[in-house]
Amino acid sequence: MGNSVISLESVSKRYGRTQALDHVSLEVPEGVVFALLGENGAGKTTMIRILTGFENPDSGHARVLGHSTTDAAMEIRRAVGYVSDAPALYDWMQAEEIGWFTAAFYDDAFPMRYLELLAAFDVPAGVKIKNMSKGQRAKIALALATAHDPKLLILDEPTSGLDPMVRRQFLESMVDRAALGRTVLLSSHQISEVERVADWVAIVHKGKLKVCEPLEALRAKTFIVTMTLDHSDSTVAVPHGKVYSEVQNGRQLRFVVSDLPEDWRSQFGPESGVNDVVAVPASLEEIFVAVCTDDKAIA
Ligand SMILES: Nc1ncnc2c1ncn2[C@@H]1O[C@H](COP(=O)(O)OP(=O)(O)OP(=O)(O)O)[C@@H](O)[C@H]1O
Repeated sequence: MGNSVISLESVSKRYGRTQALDHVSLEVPEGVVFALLGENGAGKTTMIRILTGFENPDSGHARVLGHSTTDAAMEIRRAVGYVSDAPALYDWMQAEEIGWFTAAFYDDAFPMRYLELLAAFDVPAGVKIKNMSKGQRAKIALALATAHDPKLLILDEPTSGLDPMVRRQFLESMVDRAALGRTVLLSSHQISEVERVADWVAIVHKGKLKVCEPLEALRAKTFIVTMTLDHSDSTVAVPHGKVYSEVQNGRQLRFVVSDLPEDWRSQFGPESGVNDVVAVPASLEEIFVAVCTDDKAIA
């Protein structure tokens, strides 16, 4: 892809017996909110740690803003904004002081933009961080990560533990950044939230990249296909296309499937042992659950 902000080429990482990432290749285009979804332990944080140069891949190549993550970790960390899932802040400092402290690493405009962000987030500049709420601390971490106006902002679980108003503010600020041509990569379990703000969605499952698509395209081509068999022991062909999950409940069969060919219904004609074939669009949550279900299920 021409102007990818992030590019992973067959990246693998193993911790002991755990294959945290398994030959993951993906490209993140410029100016989008890109959501990385996966269950606990799927490999999201590992990917983010590789992107930010805190870990090296065992094999494969990762590039961020054109830099190799193994050769230019410092350049990358200076250029991107990053908020980890547990941001460490100097507790004894006031919000304003930590801004001055961090400003030393960035351009002259940093302190002013930082204070503007604190004001926009309604965080008091003169209160010690140890006396702040979890939401206020999260806002400080976000303000510190964005005051140098990075081309790429990386957020690991940015809204976990925050109340709905603060979550909304966070997500809106991400959409605003993308509208200005900046790129935001966020990892999350909050599917409904992601569905509201993401332009692109990647789903990792057990270290493997299962889905990586613009959200609209994914939604437009993924369906829940339900069919009733003439007899519960009838053998039925699985719909052509990419089948993410298949569940049988007596005579009822339910598939989550994408890339159905145009004439897919012809597969289930009068002689097929099937009647009542219904296809409805799948929500992102249904796609996520289907992708993360390993085996065919019988309910
Ligand atoms: N430093 C480490 N040492 C050993 N195992 C690790 C290490 N870091 C991650 N792992 C393992 O690698 C796998 C992927 O972990 P990772 O933290 O990337 O998942 P995640 O998708 O971010 O999960 P969560 O949503 O729970 O934060 C897990 O099985 C985890 O136990």
